[in-house]
Amino acid sequence: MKTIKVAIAGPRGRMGKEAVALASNEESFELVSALDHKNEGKNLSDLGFTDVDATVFTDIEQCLIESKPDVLIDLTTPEVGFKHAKTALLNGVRPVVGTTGFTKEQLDELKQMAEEKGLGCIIAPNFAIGAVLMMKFSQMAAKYFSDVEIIEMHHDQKLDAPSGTAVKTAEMINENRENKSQGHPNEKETMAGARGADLDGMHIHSVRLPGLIAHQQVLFGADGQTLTIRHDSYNRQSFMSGVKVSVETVMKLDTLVYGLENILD
Ligand SMILES: NC(=O)c1ccc[n+]([C@@H]2O[C@H](COP(=O)([O-])OP(=O)(O)OC[C@H]3O[C@@H](n4cnc5c(N)ncnc54)[C@H](O)[C@@H]3O)[C@@H](O)[C@H]2O)c1
Ligand SMILES: O=C(O)C1=N[C@H](C(=O)O)CCC1
Repeated sequence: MKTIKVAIAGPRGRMGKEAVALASNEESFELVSALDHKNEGKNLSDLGFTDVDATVFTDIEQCLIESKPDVLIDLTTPEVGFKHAKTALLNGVRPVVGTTGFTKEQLDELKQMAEEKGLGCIIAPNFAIGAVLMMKFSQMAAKYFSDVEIIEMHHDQKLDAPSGTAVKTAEMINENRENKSQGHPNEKETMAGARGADLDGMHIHSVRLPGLIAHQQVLFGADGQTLTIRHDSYNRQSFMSGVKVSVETVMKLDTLVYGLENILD
């Protein structure tokens, strides 16, 4: 079986470290390089990664041209991740993006580029299988419950709010939910933000606390009943099976896929 050559952007980050472990331990992957904003020319083995051999680049084009990966896994920040995904596609490399916080316009631009280039690209707001099921179950429930509030809870080092998962959940719910503005028509916030963000009448609340990793609760309400669908990631290992399947699947795609629910059976 041919190995898939992988480069990782953001290797020293919370997710990047797990992805380095995955790519270097998985027999069908070969970790060929890492993309960092410092440590040019070093090896990941110099940076505390035991038994890992991959050159660190700070320039994405040089990284892609010299190390020739098939796939670039991006786990950085919204602005950097977008630039990396674009540059990867321009250089014939398939992006697997876990970085969240992309706008709809950015997703559209990447989709168009992937199609023009005939290259796969996967953008997954959440790689955890349980989170994907939470989103799908919420989408199913929305057919019967049109009143819903999303509460997402993450660690306090997270840059973007609402989370990519919450936005994706709301978009999926919207496909089945009867369009309505929730709450009392005369409802007024006496403190700005009290009702959270509003996506087509649905409300999204973002909690940030040390001690949390990634958690989301989708609350549906109807006369005399509520339904709560909840997922919790207690460590970042929980995302890695989704990263693995994304790297394998992106090699077979010739377009952009947004959300793991579109590639899981
Ligand atoms: N899709 C998922 O399942 C999932 C899961 C967890 C986190 N995330 C997302 O992944 C991203 C990273 O999360 P994290 O918790 O690992 O963050 P983190 O802050 O721990 O790591 C980000 C890393 O990116 C690096 N970086 C910044 N600029 C860079 C550049 N120009 N080139 C290369 N590297 C650069 C930083 O040095 C840092 O090490 C976030 O957008 C987060 O929302 C997604
Ligand atoms: O730790 C984060 O940051 C996470 N972000 C994702 C999101 O924005 O949905 C999901 C998992 C963890």
